[in-house]
Amino acid sequence: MNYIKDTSYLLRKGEGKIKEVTAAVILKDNCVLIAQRSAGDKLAGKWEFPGGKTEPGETPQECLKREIKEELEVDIEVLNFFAESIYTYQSGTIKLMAFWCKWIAGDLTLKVHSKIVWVKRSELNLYDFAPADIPLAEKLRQLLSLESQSLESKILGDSAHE
Ligand SMILES: Nc1nc2c([nH]c(=O)n2[C@H]2C[C@H](O)[C@@H](COP(=O)(O)OP(=O)(O)OP(=O)(O)O)O2)c(=O)[nH]1
Repeated sequence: MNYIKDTSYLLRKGEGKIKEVTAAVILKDNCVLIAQRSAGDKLAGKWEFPGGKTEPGETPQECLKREIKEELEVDIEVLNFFAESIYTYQSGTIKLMAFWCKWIAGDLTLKVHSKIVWVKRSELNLYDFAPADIPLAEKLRQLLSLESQSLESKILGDSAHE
């Protein structure tokens, strides 16, 4: 049997392509914003960092601004890259790219998620994160525990407390 021929149709259909997904790490008072995926969605009930898939021609930063506006009706500034996680679900592989983000304007409004919460570092391990998010949540938990100075001030600058 020709195995190369057998698998090539996956690539032709685009199913072998890694999907790029962005995620926002938004801090407030040393808590991070996380969101729960709604019933009926893929990964329903799992917690994630809000964001979504990049569209053709879009940078991850542009994607994140658009997704956060669509999902939560807030404007954000996308700051530095935080971390990435590559995970293969049954539906395909995603590259989840997380960025530090700063909330600029707007009131949080749930458009696609069932719940959002601001979580303290010590509580991050109590949430059932989507598998791709687990290393990101763990990295964040460790980072927040190492910081003696407010991480928020470091990431966002002094404007965080203006
Ligand atoms: N936005 C976001 N998506 C995540 C995270 N972790 C994680 O595994 N994902 C997955 C869930 C989805 O399969 C995909 C993001 O897709 P999406 O939010 O733009 O839209 P969707 O549910 O319609 O995606 P899909 O069914 O087409 O795969 O990445 C995360 O922290 N944030």
